Amino acid sequence: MSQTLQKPQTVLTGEWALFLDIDGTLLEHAEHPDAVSVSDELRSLLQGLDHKLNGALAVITGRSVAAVDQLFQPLKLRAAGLYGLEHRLLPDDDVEVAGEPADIAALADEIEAELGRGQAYIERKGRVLAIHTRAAPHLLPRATQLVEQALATLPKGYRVVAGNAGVELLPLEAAKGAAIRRFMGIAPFTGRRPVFLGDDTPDENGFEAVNDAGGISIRVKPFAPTTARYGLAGVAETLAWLRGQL
Ligand SMILES: O=P(O)(O)OC[C@H]1O[C@H](O[C@H]2O[C@H](CO)[C@@H](O)[C@H](O)[C@H]2O)[C@H](O)[C@@H](O)[C@@H]1O
Repeated sequence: MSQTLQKPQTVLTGEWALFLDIDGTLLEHAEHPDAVSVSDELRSLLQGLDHKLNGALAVITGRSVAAVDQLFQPLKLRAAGLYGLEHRLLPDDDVEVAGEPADIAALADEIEAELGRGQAYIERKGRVLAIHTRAAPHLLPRATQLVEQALATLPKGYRVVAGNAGVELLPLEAAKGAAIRRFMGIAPFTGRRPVFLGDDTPDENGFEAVNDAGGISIRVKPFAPTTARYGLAGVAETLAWLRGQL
């Protein structure tokens, strides 16, 4: 189902804080998580926005902060990784990690064996497990079934979230909305209005947080029901919109 959402008209000034999802929002999806790359143009766009907003810019992503750094190097950004299990509140700070890492490596191995190595890609992210079925879409129902079954055996609270061409298993406390609220509680974000751009189911929680805070929620590719109030057609339109904010 598609939704017709207006393109946001806002021009970001010092009263705004900008939160950005990465995959599907700033970067087009690729066959494999490691197959994406960041252009110099995107790096300098983010640097320019960060400068304009006096540092009130953070990426809020399902990737780990280490993976974000590797992608954007040498640029370092304020970031929440693993859906908010990790925070780096200043670009050069250490990464704060929430909770003790639970070992779900054994589960990852079992799922990989069941789905067939080389077909689905099992991304091991510490407490978060992503099963990517972009290269083998027929495996998505079985992958989803396997992670849902695992919920019964995992020691702590976990939930299953639909990914983009895949499925992820993550702790209950991992939520983009909470990550955005964390940033909004500190300088230079405090007192500003949040804007969040995302493209996926896990971003919906971020949209709700931003709506509650009187901000602007923008769904990229709004082809599914969404709580976002505005829409942008795809990555190209998103980058053009961001360039227009400089
Ligand atoms: O919150 P995001 O920044 O959107 O990150 C969500 C997940 O993105 C990555 O997976 C997705 O992008 C890959 C590259 O385009 C694609 O191959 C995969 O099918 C997508 O699901 C990343 O690998 C995950 O860890 C993130 O959780």
